[in-house]
Amino acid sequence: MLRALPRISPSKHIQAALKPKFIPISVQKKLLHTDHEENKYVKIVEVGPRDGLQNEKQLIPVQTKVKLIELLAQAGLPVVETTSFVNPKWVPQMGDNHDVFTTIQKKANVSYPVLTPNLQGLKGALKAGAQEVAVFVAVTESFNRKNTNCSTEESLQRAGQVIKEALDNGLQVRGYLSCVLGCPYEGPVEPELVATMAKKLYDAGCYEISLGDTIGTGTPGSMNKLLTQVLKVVPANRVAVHCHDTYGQALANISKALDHGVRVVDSSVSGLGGCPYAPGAKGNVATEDVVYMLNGMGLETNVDLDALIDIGQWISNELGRDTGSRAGAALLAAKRAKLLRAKL
Ligand SMILES: CC(C)(COP(=O)([O-])OP(=O)([O-])OC[C@H]1O[C@@H](n2cnc3c(N)ncnc32)[C@H](O)[C@@H]1OP(=O)([O-])[O-])[C@@H](O)C(=O)NCCC(=O)NCCSC(=O)C[C@@](C)(O)CC(=O)[O-]
Repeated sequence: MLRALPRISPSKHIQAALKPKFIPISVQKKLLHTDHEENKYVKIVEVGPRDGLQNEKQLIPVQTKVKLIELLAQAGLPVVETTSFVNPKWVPQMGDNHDVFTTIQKKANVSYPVLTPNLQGLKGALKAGAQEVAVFVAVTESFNRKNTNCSTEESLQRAGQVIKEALDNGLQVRGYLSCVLGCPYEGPVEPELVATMAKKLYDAGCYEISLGDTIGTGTPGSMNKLLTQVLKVVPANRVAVHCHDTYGQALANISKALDHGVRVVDSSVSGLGGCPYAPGAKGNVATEDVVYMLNGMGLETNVDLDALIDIGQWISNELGRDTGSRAGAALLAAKRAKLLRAKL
């Protein structure tokens, strides 16, 4: 069973650090895991190297993944989800988890969480030296069976074991809930059910609950209903949104979440990704598009958009595809046109 664990209350120093317009990089790490609802800072959790690449058919070399993670951290992303310690028979692309995690040159003020579905995964993560892990549970029975070969009850139990063991080892634990706005096998889900499960993960000791619109069927209307319920039981500054862009609703849904005070957004450079167990699901919302939108709203991310666009272009070339970022494509075209004009 999941059990309640003590929570760390934010210090005055951290709250004061939330006020200035520019947030020094040295306090960002603390901000990540404390309060940030009252300020203009939005934490972006870059999930491209894990969620983005896990669905790729062609095996991507370790060095390419390592370069991607390092470039993203250099561009100012405060959290780069690196890999997952899952069964490689289920997700072959993540079979190089240990090599990827141990090869990256880690920046001191960046978090590099990894996914751990069970104690075996946690053991692998600890061996590699991970300091933060993420557990993942779906709201529906069918998705849990497809994704992790167990019932919802068993999935929560496994998550509880991982959370306890990880916390005992001094790790931070993030909790994902999948299918919060719809399941590929069971259709619509009740916001009240999501809220109940979110609270269970939160009470068990996850410092942040990421609400996954796994198949991207959500709209600002359903996101509004969902957050109205979830935020009754989990504080807004402990909630993240994880929006896939299958129906083109991701930015609108994120904007709605911001209205509710949510200040953590998951995204994937170049819109990479999908879920192996959610047929037809598109990638996460592109990080470039999120940063472009947040900049326009006067919110801050400390992410270098120019650098991000170059990274998106580079990884898209590596994978032999066009970028999935609308802002990335437009800004790159504008940059090229400017260069051309300068040459004439
Ligand atoms: C959960 C399991 C492992 C259960 O898989 P299982 O087959 O039920 O596990 P088992 O305990 O019965 O063991 C069977 C075999 O798996 C091995 N095994 C067991 N555990 C591990 C492990 N951790 N790492 C490596 N190997 C493992 C174990 O050693 C054994 O090997 P064998 O003796 O047959 O050679 C499996 O179902 C699995 O790996 N699933 C992967 C699911 C996945 O990665 N899905 C994508 C990520 S979730 C997601 O994308 C959603 C999210 C987070 O992005 C948010 C959103 O968008 O909604």
